[in-house]
Amino acid sequence: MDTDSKFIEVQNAEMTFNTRKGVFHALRDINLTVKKGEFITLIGHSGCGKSTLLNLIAGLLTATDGTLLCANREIAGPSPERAVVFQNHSLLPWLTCHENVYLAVERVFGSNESKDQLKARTRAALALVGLAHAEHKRPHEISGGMKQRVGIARALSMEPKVLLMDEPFGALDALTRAHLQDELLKIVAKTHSTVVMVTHDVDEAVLLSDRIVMMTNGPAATIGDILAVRLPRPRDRVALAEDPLYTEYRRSVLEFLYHRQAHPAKEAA
Ligand SMILES: Nc1ncnc2c1ncn2[C@@H]1O[C@H](COP(=O)(O)OP(=O)(O)OP(=O)(O)O)[C@@H](O)[C@H]1O
Repeated sequence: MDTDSKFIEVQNAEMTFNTRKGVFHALRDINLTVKKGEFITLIGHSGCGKSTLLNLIAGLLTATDGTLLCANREIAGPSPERAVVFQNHSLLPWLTCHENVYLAVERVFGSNESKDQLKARTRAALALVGLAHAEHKRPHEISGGMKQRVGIARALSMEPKVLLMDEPFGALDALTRAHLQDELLKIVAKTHSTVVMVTHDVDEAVLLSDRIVMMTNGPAATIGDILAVRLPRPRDRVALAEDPLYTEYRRSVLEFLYHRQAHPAKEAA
């Protein structure tokens, strides 16, 4: 079987939640194939089920129906091979940046490698996100953007097959966000990681993605359309701002979100 072109496979996935008001049908009929090394973003209005889909791929949730595979194996629970970066960095506040990353490295490689090797991996991951100088700092001593970079370093340090990101830059100011997007582009160019990322941000989606998965509104949300972004890499945000193809991709996503999936007024508030 061709594992690289069908690296992640979501087949006929359904997700319902049991709530106090009854059964809530969150996702229906989700079919998605992600190639190895592909950068996919999930975009859609608030509450449409982006995080739910990401959590299904992470193995943090189990689909009520359908099949999810990663490298031909059923996704049966969370695994370091599918590392997740959340919006809130989720670092342990009493540990230094080095120690936070080391914990993850030890979990994955601890049984086969020496402490020196584990430390070297930790330092390499921090260097990859430009934080070698901050390894002895604790989370409260560094900025929000730096914390997010430690979260990314921690995820990458596990050498995951897939990097799953749930609005990783959502809590950051616009400039820090732009800077981290550029860094992520460089890191992914180096690591050839397969990435699935949830975003609300149309520019972020076009800048980063190979394909943008656009979701319909919930309940019972599904994939409404998939846009292939054929902009050459490396991508430069300043040059792209004047690129007619970039503008056209941006317009397509906006058209999907605000015309085809115009949100009910009550939820737009
Ligand atoms: N554990 C749960 N129990 C009940 N309903 C849930 C649960 N998790 C999510 N939902 C519902 O499923 C729908 C999809 O939620 P989800 O968080 O995946 O959306 P989202 O697109 O990521 O939203 P946002 O962009 O606001 O983060 C929402 O209506 C949400 O209320």
